[in-house]
Amino acid sequence: MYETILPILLALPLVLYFWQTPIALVAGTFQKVLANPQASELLRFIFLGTVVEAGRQVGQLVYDYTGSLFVVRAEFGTGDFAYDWVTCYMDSQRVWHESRSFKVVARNAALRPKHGAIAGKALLGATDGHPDPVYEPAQASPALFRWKGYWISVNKPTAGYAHYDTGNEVGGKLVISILGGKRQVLDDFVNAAREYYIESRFLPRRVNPDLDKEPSGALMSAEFKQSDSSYEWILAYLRSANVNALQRGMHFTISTKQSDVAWGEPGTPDKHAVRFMPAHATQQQFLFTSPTTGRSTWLQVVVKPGDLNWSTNAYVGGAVSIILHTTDRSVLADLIETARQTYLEHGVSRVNVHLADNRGEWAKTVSKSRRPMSTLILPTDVKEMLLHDAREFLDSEQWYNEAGIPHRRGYLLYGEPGTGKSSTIHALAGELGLEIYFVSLANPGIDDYTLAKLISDTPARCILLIEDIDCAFPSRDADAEEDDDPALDQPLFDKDGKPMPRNSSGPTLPKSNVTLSGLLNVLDSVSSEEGRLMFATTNHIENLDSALIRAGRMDVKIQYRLADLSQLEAVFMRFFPLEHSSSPDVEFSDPPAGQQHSSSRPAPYTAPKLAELATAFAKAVPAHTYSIAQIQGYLLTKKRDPVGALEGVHAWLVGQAEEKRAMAELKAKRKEERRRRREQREREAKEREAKAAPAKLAEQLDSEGPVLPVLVNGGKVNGIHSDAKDHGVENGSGDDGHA
Ligand SMILES: Nc1ncnc2c1ncn2[C@@H]1O[C@H](COP(=O)(O)OP(=O)(O)OP(=O)(O)O)[C@@H](O)[C@H]1O
Repeated sequence: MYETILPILLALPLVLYFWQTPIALVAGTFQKVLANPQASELLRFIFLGTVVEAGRQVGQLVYDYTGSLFVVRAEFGTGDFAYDWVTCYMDSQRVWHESRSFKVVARNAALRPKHGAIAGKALLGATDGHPDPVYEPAQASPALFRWKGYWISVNKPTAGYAHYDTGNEVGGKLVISILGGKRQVLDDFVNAAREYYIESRFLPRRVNPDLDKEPSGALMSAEFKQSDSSYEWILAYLRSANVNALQRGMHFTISTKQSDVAWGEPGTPDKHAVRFMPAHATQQQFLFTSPTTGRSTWLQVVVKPGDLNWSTNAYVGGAVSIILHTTDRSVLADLIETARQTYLEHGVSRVNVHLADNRGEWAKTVSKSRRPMSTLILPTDVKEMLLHDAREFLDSEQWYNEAGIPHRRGYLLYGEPGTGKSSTIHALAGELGLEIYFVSLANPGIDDYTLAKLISDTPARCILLIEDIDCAFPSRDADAEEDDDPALDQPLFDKDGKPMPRNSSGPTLPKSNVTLSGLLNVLDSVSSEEGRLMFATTNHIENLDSALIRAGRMDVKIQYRLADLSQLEAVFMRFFPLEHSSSPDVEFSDPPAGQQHSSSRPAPYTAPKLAELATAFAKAVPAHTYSIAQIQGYLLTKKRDPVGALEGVHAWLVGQAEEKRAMAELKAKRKEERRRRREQREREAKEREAKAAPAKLAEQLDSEGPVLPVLVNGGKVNGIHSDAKDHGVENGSGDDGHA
C-alpha cells in the first residue's frame, strides 16, 4: 500500500505543473480573440443562429403537433387507383379551375379524361382526331377548395414519371389536407371520389398483365384457350358490332374475309364490307355492360395469336386473356354467358365449321351461311327422316342413359360424288343449330392419338363429320388394286405438310395414319357418347370394313343416287325461279329461229310453262346417269334462260358422253402404262437376280467348300454341300456342277 501511494505523491506536483500550462494557454488565446472586435462579433452571430434554429425546430414540432389536432392529411401515390379516384373527383369539383399554374400535355382526352381535361366522356372521333390539351396541376401548386363545408388544401409536392411498361405516372404523390376536419371527413371524401369514379366509367389505368405485381389485388383474370369452345364465344363477342369497347379501341386488325365480315350484324354480310377486329397481342380496354344486371365493368383484353403452323397456315395454341376490373365472380360468369349468346345468335343465320389441323387441334373456324333444307333436292321422306331421327336422338339423352345405351348416333351417307351428301349435313347442322367439326382421315398428321384428342376436344352436341372415310385406309375385306388407285397420282405430304418423294419400291399410297382399330376405338370411346351426331361420307361403301359400318357405329345409312326424273325436274325448277323473270305474267313465246336467249336478258315465262320446260328437260336427260352437281354445272351456263337450257341440253349430253369416253380411254392408257412399267421392273429384277446368282454361288464355294452335283427328281440339279475335300474326292466335271 505504502509502495503504491508514494510514487503518486511524488508525481503529483509534476502533473499539476504540466496540466495547468495548456489550460492557461487556451484561456490566454481566447482572451486574445475576444479582445479582437471582429472575431467577437462572429462568435456572437454563431451563438444567436444556434438559438434561433433550435427555437424554430421546437416551434415546428409544436405546430405539427397542434396542427395534427385540427388538420387531417392524406397522401396518394400517382401509381395507384386511389390517386385516380381523387384526381378525377377533384376535377369534377373544378378544383384547379382557377389555378394559375398548370402542366399542359397533349392527350387523347376521350381515352383518358384527367383533371381539367375537356369533357370527360367524349367518344373517340368526337374530336378532330388530334390530341387534346390536357391541363394537369403543376407540381407544388397548392390549391384550396371547399367541400361539404370543409376547407381542403391539395398539393402535389412530388411529380411522378411514366412507367416504361404501362405508361402510367408512378413515383409521384399528391397530398390533401382537410382543415379543421375530423377523420370521418376524409373517409367521406375518398368514398365520394371512388363512387364518382366508378359511376362515371372512366377508362381505368392499364395494369401490368402480370397480376402478381398489381398491388390493389382487386382484379381478376381469365383465359379463353383456342382449343376450347369458349374461345369462339369470346371472339364473337369482341367482334360483335354492339361491343361499344371497339369504339374506344385504338388497335385493329382489318379483315375483308367473308368469314370475319359475317361476324357483324345478323344476315348476309355486305360483300364489300370490312371488319374492324381487335388487333392481336395488344392490350385493349373494353367496357362490358351486363345485359342482365346493367352493371358495367372494365376489361383489359389481349388476343394472343398462338404459333403459326406453317403447313396449314393457321395459328394454334392462341388464347384471349382478359383482366377484369372487379373481383366479383358473377361478372365473369355474366360475360361468358353474354359471349355465348352473341355466338349463338350469330349462329342462327350461319353454320360454324371447325377444321382440324395436322397436329390434332381445332385450329380454324369458318362461318358459312345456313343452307335451308328446302334447297336439298332429295326424296322428301329422306329429308324428313333424317331431321326427325336427329332431333329425336338429341332429345332423348335421358332415355339412352336409362337404357344403358351410349348416347351417340352414327350416320353413313354414301353414293356417287356430287349427289348432295355434304350439302345434307350442312343443311342439317343449320336446321338443328349445331356446329360441324370436320376431320379428314387422309390428313397425314392425323393418327390414332390425334384423332382421339380431337374427338375429346369437341363439345357435347355437335356434328362430327368424317368425309370420304374410305380413302383413309383400305378395307380388310377389300382386295385393293393398286393400279386402279387414283391416289397414285396425288402428291404425298409428310406430317408437317411438306411434299415427300414417292418411294418406288415402298408403299406408294398416301394411306391414313389412322388405323381401323384406332378409328373403331374412337367411335366407341366414352368421349363420343356426349350426344354427338357422327356423320361419315363415302363414295365407295363397298371398300369399307364391315366392322365400321355395323349398327351401333353407323346406325343410319343413306344411299345417294344419281339424279332421277323428279330430281332433274326439281333442279331445273330451282334454277329458274319465277321472281327472276322480268315480267312473269307475260306468256312464254318461242324465240325466233336462230336467236339465242341472252343470259343477261331473261326470257319471260309463267309457272305452267316453266313446269312444262322442266319436264321436257328431265325427259331429255337420261335418269340415274348424272349427279345433281353435274346438272347444276350445266345449268349455271344458262342462267335465267330456261329455254336455252332445254335447247342446249342435247349438245351438252353429247359433250358429256365424249368427255366420259375420253376419260375412260385415258384411264385405260394409264393403267396399261403402269402395268407395263411394273412388268418391266419385275423383268429387270429377275435379270439382276440371274446375273448375281453365279457370283453368289462362287462366293459360297469359296467360303464353304465345293458343291457336289446331285441328280434329284428326274434330272433337276441341286448343289449340296459336301465334305468331299475331307475324303479326297474332287469334282472333275469342269463345268458349273451340271451333270
Ligand atoms: N341433292 C342435292 N340437292 C341440292 N344440291 C345438290 C344436291 N346434290 C348436289 N348438289 C349440289 O352439288 C354440289 C356438290 O354437292 P355435295 O358436295 O353435297 O356432294 P357430295 O355428294 O358431298 O359430293 P362428294 O361425294 O364429292 O363429296 C353442291 O353445290 C350442291 O349444292
